[in-house]
Amino acid sequence: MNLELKQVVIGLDNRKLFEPVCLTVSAGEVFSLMGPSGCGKSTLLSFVAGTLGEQFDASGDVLLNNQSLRAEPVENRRVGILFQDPLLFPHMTVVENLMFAASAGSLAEKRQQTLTSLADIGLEHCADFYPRQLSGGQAARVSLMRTLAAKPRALLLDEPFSKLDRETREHFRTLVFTTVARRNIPAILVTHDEDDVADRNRVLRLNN
Ligand SMILES: Nc1ncnc2c1ncn2[C@@H]1O[C@H](COP(=O)(O)OP(=O)(O)OP(=O)(O)O)[C@@H](O)[C@H]1O
Repeated sequence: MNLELKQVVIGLDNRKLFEPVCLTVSAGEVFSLMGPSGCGKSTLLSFVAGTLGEQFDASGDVLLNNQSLRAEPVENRRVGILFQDPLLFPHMTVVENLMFAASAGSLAEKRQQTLTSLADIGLEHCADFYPRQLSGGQAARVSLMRTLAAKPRALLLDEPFSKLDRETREHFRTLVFTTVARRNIPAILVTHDEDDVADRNRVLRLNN
């Protein structure tokens, strides 16, 4: 599974946000996207996810495994997104949040899968917690699991580490990188932090 952006140009109010973007992200790779505030990084992710607002003009194509997603509605794309703030339903427990996101299977199967994925990230003791009872790092990990429960074919990461303290950020970054490699899906990471890039992954710097 690879993710390809072909000659993507996004315009707003008759101006291009960035020069045409062409890139291919391989299965298991985290490709970073950097650039000054407002240059269009999050907008580019929305284009890939299929959630670009109508105020934007877009041309170019997104392909997943060589198949164009342009005509696919958001629910068919199976592209997962992780944001700065964990997106969890506040009135559901951790296990309920994860089961809600699970793509298929009986209730018992979903519960078992969920408990296994929580054990994988050392959070089985949080299964019955509500999101407000989680630390920032725990909520980030649950949010990642929630995104993955839908079995996405690609992952978009919009500054998911930026609100975490240094130590938590390092642990979570490692978890994200190893998870992407293990699931063998392509991922694009928007970040302002050079530490997220180091020399471990390729990076595109957008300018405006
Ligand atoms: N909903 C919106 N309506 C109108 N303009 C928008 C909207 N969202 C973003 N923009 C504009 O689109 C441009 C790109 O914004 P975007 O959020 O993609 O930048 P970014 O590179 O992700 O910024 P940051 O690093 O600060 O998150 C900016 O000029 C912004 O003002």
